[in-house]
Amino acid sequence: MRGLSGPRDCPMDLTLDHITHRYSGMPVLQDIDLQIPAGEILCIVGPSGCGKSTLLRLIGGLERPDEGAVRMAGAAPEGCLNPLTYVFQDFALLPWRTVEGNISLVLEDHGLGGRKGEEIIADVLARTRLSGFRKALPRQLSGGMKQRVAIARALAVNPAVMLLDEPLSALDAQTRELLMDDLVGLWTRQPFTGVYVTHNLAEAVRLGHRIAVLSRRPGRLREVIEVPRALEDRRAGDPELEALQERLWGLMRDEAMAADQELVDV
Ligand SMILES: Nc1ncnc2c1ncn2[C@@H]1O[C@H](COP(=O)(O)OP(=O)(O)OP(=O)(O)O)[C@@H](O)[C@H]1O
Repeated sequence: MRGLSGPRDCPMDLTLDHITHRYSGMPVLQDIDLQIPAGEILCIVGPSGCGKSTLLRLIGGLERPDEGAVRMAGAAPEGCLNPLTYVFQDFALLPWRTVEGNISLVLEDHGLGGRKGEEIIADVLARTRLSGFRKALPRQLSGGMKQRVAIARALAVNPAVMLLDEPLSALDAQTRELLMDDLVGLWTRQPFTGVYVTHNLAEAVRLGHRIAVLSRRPGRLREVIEVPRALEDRRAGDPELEALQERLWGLMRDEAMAADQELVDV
């Protein structure tokens, strides 16, 4: 069976080398320098408009940074169809395709149909606990299930790095908890490298091995905080994680308020 069984099997390190980016001359990101070792989830937090999604697009190659570079070093995992793949807030599923049809789409792009494609689909559906729903259409699924389909689709290409842009923001609090458990379970069974953008500090302390805090626009790297507990040992309400969340909010509060005011003033 293809797949990752440990960090050594997803050997691509990601380096953000002094990235600076502007839109119409306006600086959005300033000199972002970060290392994301294979098998680690890095969460990115920061005030609204500080450039988190832009940074993810630069990492994914959807845009090129004005200065600096994104580098990936090492070999892609076995069976990797795309080194980088996205999971978006709005799921981005094709409504007329079934669950398996949405997943097979990314495989068809690589000419992978037939038995091999079937194997991959069965594997990712099992990993995301969706095996019983392969013939369902997106409209028949809850928000949480739709996002699990999107995660299954991302896993199907066996990426070296998963880029997650506010993947749980459209979901209610209880579903978010369940999906966080799912993501931790997925990572624990087969570690993946992830860059996870979120507004939600509870998600960051639950899912990040490290958390990068960006300043208000132009986003600069203010601090990178290590979360000192194994992912699988983290629980909602853990006092240590709550204290870390407070610390993060302390770092961001004034700038978040200023960013909020700035948006109102536009
Ligand atoms: N394609 C674009 N063209 C021009 N300006 C853009 C473009 N994309 C983003 N911006 C601007 O760049 C800044 C950073 O946007 P970005 O969406 O990356 O921030 P963010 O931190 O993800 O925001 P939020 O937390 O609100 O989702 C914002 O001021 C935004 O309006």
